[in-house]
Amino acid sequence: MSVALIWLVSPTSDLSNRLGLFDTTKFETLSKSRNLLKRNKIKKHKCKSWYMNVNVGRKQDIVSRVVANPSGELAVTSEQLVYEVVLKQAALVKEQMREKEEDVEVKGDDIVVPGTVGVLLSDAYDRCGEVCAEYAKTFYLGTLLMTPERRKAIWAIYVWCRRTDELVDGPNASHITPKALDRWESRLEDLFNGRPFDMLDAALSDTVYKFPVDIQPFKDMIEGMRMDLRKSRYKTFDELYLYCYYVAGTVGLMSVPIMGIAPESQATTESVYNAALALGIANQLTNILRDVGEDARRGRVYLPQDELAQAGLSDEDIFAGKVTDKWRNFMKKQIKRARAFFDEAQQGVTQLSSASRWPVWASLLLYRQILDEIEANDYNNFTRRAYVSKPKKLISLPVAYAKSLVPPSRNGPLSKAMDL
Ligand SMILES: CC(C)=CCC/C(C)=C/CC/C(C)=C/CC/C(C)=C/[C@@H]1[C@@H](COP(=O)(O)OP(=O)(O)O)[C@]1(C)CC/C=C(\C)CC/C=C(\C)CCC=C(C)C
Ligand SMILES: [Mn+2]
Repeated sequence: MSVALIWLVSPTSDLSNRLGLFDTTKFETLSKSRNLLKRNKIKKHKCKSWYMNVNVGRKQDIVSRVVANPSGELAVTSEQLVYEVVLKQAALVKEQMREKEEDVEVKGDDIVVPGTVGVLLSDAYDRCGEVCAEYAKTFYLGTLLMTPERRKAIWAIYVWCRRTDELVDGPNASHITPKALDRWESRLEDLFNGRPFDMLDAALSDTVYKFPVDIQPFKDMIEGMRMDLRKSRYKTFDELYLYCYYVAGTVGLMSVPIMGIAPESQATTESVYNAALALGIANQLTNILRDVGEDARRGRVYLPQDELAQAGLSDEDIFAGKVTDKWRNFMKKQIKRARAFFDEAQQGVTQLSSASRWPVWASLLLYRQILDEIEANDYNNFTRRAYVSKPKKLISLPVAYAKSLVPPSRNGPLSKAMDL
């Protein structure tokens, strides 16, 4: 019986079970062994191959960030590597939009999901909406403002991301091996090829058929989960940046094709994708800064080791959990960096289609305020969890709404004219 059907009749309220993840150990037994040591793409990418793809606007900026690795070879930084993905995604979206315009076959939601007995696609989307409503209430409310097609697509993506994260963070996490993630990845490929495994996959399969969504960011998110399994320290911000891209920047890249860019926007597609990437990075950095104590109790330190050392701090200080002046100063710098990513993201939100702007502004403002709360807690993120109170959340919603009414400006910072 498919996971979907077990999931449908399951009386349990446990998130992993409800997300259909309780059988992931079977992926491990089913999957063939694969070479798992194909990582650290940075070393494989030489300056030249990357450099040739870069647009003129950012060339100067990026060249200054080319670094030499210990063997003296010029290697690109994570930021440059990820920017390649951004450029590819932006190019793909333009191409796929054109293809879809020529060959649009609109499918209804009343079709039966292949491999199931009578499960309709509309049921699959409804289920995604329910999961979303239960685990991300405010965000769910925001999606109700979007057009029905877009809202359902975002729910389907949300559910896939939640399930992916749950593999390594959920109650069955101790059973998850790189092989299980390989199985999850081949299941992803299947759904992109129109062969979904269960009803939640079926919703995403339909979404990626209807919208110009590429598989790469989804694969990269799984790569982030692999990274989480094998790594608990990050030597530099460059290493941390790559992790943040994998687990969160990818969400931005997955979402833009659904959210849509405003027809009146003068911004380049790349710049909008870049802003979406920045929002994911900002959110993840904020997540990390909020959860320092919690992560340390799991033996994990998602902070650049070199920056800790420069501040006169070490892992031991984090495990001891004492708020000292050294810690406060270190935190101030980390918060400043996260805010810079939020600033970069803000420029892009206005370029999105009008109905998509409100939920994005709302999530940006809410997440950004977590940084203010860390400050308000006098940087004690060891034993106090920074959270945004209900009244503050409520105030943010009309603020976000007001911001969402601002149309893309003709001569904004992301304007096409800047690329000439
Ligand atoms: C131009 C422009 C600015 C466009 C907007 C693009 C956009 C919608 C970006 C969204 C960015 C976003 C919400 C990123 C999520 C970042 C995040 C918090 C990732 C978490 C990863 C794992 O971290 P960790 O395990 O440390 O965290 P927990 O303790 O488990 O919380 C994630 C949990 C990965 C899984 C991500 C999700 C479940 C969120 C998926 C969200 C969407 C698909 C919807 C995004 C849409 C809106 C409107 C926000
Ligand atoms: Mn998680």
